[in-house]
Amino acid sequence: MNQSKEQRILNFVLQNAVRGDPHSVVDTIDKYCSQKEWAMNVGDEKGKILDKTVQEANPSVALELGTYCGYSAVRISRLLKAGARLLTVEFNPEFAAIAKQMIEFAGVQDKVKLLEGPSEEIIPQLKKKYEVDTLDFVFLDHWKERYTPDTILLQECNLLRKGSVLLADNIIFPGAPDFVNYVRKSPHFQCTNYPSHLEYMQVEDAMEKAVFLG
Ligand SMILES: Nc1ncc2ncn(CCCCCNC(=O)c3cc(-c4ccc(F)cc4)cc(O)c3O)c2n1
Ligand SMILES: [Mg+2]
Repeated sequence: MNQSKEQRILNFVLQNAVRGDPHSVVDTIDKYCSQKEWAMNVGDEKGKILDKTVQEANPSVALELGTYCGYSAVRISRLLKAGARLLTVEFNPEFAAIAKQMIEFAGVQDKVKLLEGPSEEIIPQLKKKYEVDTLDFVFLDHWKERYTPDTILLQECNLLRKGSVLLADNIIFPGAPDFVNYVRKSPHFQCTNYPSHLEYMQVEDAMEKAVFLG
């Protein structure tokens, strides 16, 4: 059975990156996906915006929705302080299996917990099953139509506190217009837009930061 693109990306990392070095894993995925096969990783340009936002938030508990191959899970977790953790949610079992191997190769498995399932099922389990009090940082990179309902669900589940930082990918392409309207109109969020480009392409994209005001 011929390999999937995601398997080819993982194999390229296993053969070309440095085991235990998250930065080399991120760079190697970017090299493959810019030169050989495009893939929907957040990429290096938007990745730098992600890095700055994570460093500013300096989260103890972070959540990522949409793991894919684990690129942003490795990118985020390499910046986490000792004892901090990232919960990342992926519902596609093939992608989850690739991401698990990617995370282990990068050596960040002690900081990252990969949760398999749809966000709408996992989010309501975070407090009781995964011992989360509140989330300091949330990276939204899953179904674009789920950004708004999941932001509402996070509030309903009391998972946000004053100052919780949401960062959403693909605000322009593929686009999340209802999410942008929702957070910019809501008195409970302070929003900032970060213009950028679609990963590995010269297509316009952007990220939106929404800080929860309580
Ligand atoms: N509810 C739930 N819970 C958990 C989940 N885990 C996974 N999913 C499903 C998510 C499926 C992947 C989401 N990501 C994207 O669709 C995406 C697409 C592009 C893109 C595509 C084609 C183009 F021509 C140009 C750009 C670029 C991006 O950066 C993207 O992030 C879940 N859903
Ligand atoms: Mg994305």
